[in-house]
Amino acid sequence: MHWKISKEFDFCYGHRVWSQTLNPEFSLDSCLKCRHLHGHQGKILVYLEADELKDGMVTDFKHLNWFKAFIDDVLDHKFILDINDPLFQTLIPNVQKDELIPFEEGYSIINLTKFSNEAIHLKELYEGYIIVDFIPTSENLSAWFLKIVQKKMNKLNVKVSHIEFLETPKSKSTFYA
Ligand SMILES: Nc1nc2c(c(=O)[nH]1)N=C([C@H](O)[C@H](O)COP(=O)(O)OP(=O)(O)OP(=O)(O)O)CN2
Repeated sequence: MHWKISKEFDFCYGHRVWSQTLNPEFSLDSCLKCRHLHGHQGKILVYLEADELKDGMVTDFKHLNWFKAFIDDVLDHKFILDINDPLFQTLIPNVQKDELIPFEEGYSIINLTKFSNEAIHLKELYEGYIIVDFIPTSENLSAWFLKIVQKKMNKLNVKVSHIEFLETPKSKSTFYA
């Protein structure tokens, strides 16, 4: 027997896909609009699976509350920026890449202490960035989320089967474990 449960999360974020290229025969235009700074209301679906139940459950839906907190605290209303984006230094002047504060989930934030005497607006601008080491496409984001969720759910012996990530209501990527 096999069960699968899923839970949905959503968050607002900004990004730019600096690598976008298009074949106009298929895209019908050559406008690389995903290279613009733009935002989405992203939706994540986490799928957990098991061949047997514990207390009648794959695991309690509430065992994903930590992921909701992660999304709300770390990603919601942030701009996800690739550390290799050619505009990195333009978008974040006065910040050296080796000064970033790294986190075990695979992202970094800007160390704001050196801006403590600057105007509050500058601090607010810089605290709005989440820096990652990948181009923030839908595909890369779904793979990143699976890695984060699987690492944590290993502690409960719960397997993540796949992650779906909807960048828009019509555009979705799926990453399988
Ligand atoms: N395979 C991928 N293709 C594209 C990605 C991506 O992450 N993976 N990302 C983008 C852009 O970020 C864009 O914002 C979303 O693109 P799209 O689905 O084309 O969104 P639209 O709302 O413009 O779609 P419509 O069909 O015009 O409604 C682009 N491609």
